[in-house]
Amino acid sequence: MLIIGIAGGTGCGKTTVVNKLIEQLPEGEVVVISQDSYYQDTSHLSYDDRVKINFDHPRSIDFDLLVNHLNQLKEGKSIEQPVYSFVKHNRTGDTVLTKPRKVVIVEGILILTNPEIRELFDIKIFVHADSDERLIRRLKRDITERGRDIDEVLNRYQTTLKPMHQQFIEPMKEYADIIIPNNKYNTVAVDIVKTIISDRL
Ligand SMILES: Nc1ncnc2c1ncn2[C@@H]1O[C@H](COP(=O)(O)OP(=O)(O)O)[C@@H](O)[C@H]1O
Ligand SMILES: Nc1ccn([C@@H]2O[C@H](COP(=O)(O)O)[C@@H](O)[C@H]2O)c(=O)n1
Repeated sequence: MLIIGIAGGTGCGKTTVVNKLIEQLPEGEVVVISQDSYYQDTSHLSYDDRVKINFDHPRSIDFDLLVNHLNQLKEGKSIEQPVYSFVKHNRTGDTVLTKPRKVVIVEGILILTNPEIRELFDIKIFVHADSDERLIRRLKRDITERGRDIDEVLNRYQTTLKPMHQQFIEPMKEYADIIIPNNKYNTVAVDIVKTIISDRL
């Protein structure tokens, strides 16, 4: 099994890169684990309190569960990946049965901040896009797909997202084996990563 970590700031294009890779790899050989599925269960909090959570800090992630699930997949066991709602700011209570595959791609803004998870990765990738590009993409996406308005996105950007990016996410480039520049769609980089994966399978 090949475990690949894909990190990078919000809106840098991690999901887009992952989808391009999946398109090019043999069907049924890749499984994706999204860090977003592992936001802490906050069912004990009211909606008003959940809105105030700093979702860009490593403590917002249930890394124990993520490590446990990655180890289970490595052992050839299936897992129940939680489903997360960006509208409710909480897990939905549903899970998706996720079977082990030859290639496991783990993507998320904070996945390289956890030393135990870094150790599990065979290849560590950091997708880079400039902060203005990321903010524009985030605004468009969160308004169309995640039920937010312009004030919510900009307020979150200034209060938590930008400072957390500078403190926890950008420094993780140091651990990356490959950095993909993604201000523009980077098909060459995706082809290179696909070739590396195919060579190792
Ligand atoms: N290179 C790019 N150029 C323009 N838009 C992009 C690019 N990569 C991704 N996007 C768009 O930006 C938004 C965020 O991309 P996404 O892949 O969801 O980022 P992430 O998973 O890193 O948050 C999406 O709407 C996506 O279509
Ligand atoms: N309830 C939540 C949980 C997380 N976020 C934001 O999502 C971003 C990470 O997801 P990407 O797909 O953009 O990598 C992160 O920056 C959190 O601020 C949220 O808005 N609401």
